[in-house]
Amino acid sequence: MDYIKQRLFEKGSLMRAQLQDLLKESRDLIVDEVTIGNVLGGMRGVTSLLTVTSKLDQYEGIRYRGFSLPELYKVLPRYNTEGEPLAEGVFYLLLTGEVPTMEEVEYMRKDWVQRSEVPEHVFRAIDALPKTSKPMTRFSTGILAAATQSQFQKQHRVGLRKEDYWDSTYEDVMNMIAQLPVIASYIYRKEFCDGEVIALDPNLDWSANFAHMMGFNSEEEFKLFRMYMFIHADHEGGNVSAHTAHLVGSALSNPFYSYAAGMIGLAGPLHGYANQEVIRWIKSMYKHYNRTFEEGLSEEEIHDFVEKTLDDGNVIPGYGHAVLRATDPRFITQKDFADKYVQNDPLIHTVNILYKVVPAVLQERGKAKNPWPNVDAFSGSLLLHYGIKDYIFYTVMFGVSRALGVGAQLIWDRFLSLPIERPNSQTLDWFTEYANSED
Ligand SMILES: CC(=O)SCCNC(=O)CCNC(=O)[C@H](O)C(C)(C)COP(=O)(O)OP(=O)(O)OC[C@H]1O[C@@H](n2cnc3c(N)ncnc32)[C@H](O)[C@@H]1OP(=O)(O)O
Ligand SMILES: O=C([O-])CC(=O)C(=O)O
Repeated sequence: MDYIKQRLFEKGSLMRAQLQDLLKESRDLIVDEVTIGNVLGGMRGVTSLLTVTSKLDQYEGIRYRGFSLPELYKVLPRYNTEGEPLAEGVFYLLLTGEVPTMEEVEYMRKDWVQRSEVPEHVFRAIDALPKTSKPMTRFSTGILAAATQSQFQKQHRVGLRKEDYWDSTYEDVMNMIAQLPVIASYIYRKEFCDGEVIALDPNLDWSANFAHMMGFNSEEEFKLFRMYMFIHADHEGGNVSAHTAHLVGSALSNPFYSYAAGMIGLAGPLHGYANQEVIRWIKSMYKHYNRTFEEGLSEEEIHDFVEKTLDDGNVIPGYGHAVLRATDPRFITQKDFADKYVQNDPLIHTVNILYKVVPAVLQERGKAKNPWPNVDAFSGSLLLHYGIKDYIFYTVMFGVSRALGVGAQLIWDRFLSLPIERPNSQTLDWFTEYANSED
């Protein structure tokens, strides 16, 4: 058994026992109430999932295994004090709950390099799609096509024992994560560049390799990709992409299927697609005023366009959140990055003005429970600054990162033998009759 699997096995055995004890001692303990408002309101706020990798606090934001983003900057391995946390370390932490050493990060890095060869038919499946296919269609198709290599699926069919499911799930998740930057950059190079594929560099870390294969090779671009992959990796279990992957995985669908399903959820405009929507919307604002980014817009003009967007019945992309009730720390991390590395970018300037204007307008309207920006409000402007102009690709980049959290959780789902997820549903008449009977 390899080193990381050994660590996982030791931890996992303890957690299995913890879960068994909990079920034995406290199975019937009530953890939450469910109201009609909860059921008809997307189950928001109802504690009903087990996620080991991370926890979201509504004011402080995400914590990976208990560590906030600023704390992670202090503890996770980086190449130097000015550097960004490495994705290999982020995954190691999410998976094992332990902060890795640089040696452990290097072990993971080399392992992923070795696992990075993508079966040729994956590229053919992507190529077979019509020109009109969107990047997220290509990406999820690529992931599904990659499922032919699933070891979990093969072993399950020959009668694997339940307590051993995690092992082949681990192999699948590791292979999938290793191959995702290759698949995603293939889509990027084919669709938005000259079509020349750039080979993986076995000396680079996972995030920098993604940048490299997309065609970005400066140290600063590597830093951008490391930061981006670090902050988008996980957001506890209830968000649409993570929850979908967990749900599909609960039917014992293989990790490629489960994660691909999660990606289809990420592609929705209320979730990860909002990172594209932000740029599309800002561009539409400049078009509305017939102005270029360089010419800029005044705070008042931006304010008026925000009001107009709301009057037209649309949401302000990048603002609001189902759980957060404060500025997303992932927004702050990106703003800090821009403050440090980017001077005088007119689009980033616009994003900063929006941060001044939008929360007050949303507060005044009184509808959105959270008027503050989320991660998507900033990301596109940074990517655009560094030359990734085709914003319809941004959700794919988000998706590559999200594999770290979703993948780690899928391994835990199998380790803990979490059962098929299958809540009850009722008809509208049932709810009405139930409500009337309570009057
Ligand atoms: C990585 C991520 O997924 S982060 C989220 C990315 N998505 C976006 O940025 C899209 C814009 N934001 C939104 O649509 C929402 O804030 C969501 C989807 C993120 C959260 O939705 P909810 O939990 O339903 O928010 P909330 O309970 O505050 O909604 C109450 C009302 O305020 C509205 N509202 C919420 N956010 C916004 C916003 N940014 N602009 C305008 N109205 C908003 C809702 O549409 C809802 O209106 P309704 O009663 O007419 O349906
Ligand atoms: O938590 C959520 O619902 C959405 C979100 O920010 C994420 O998944 O990163």
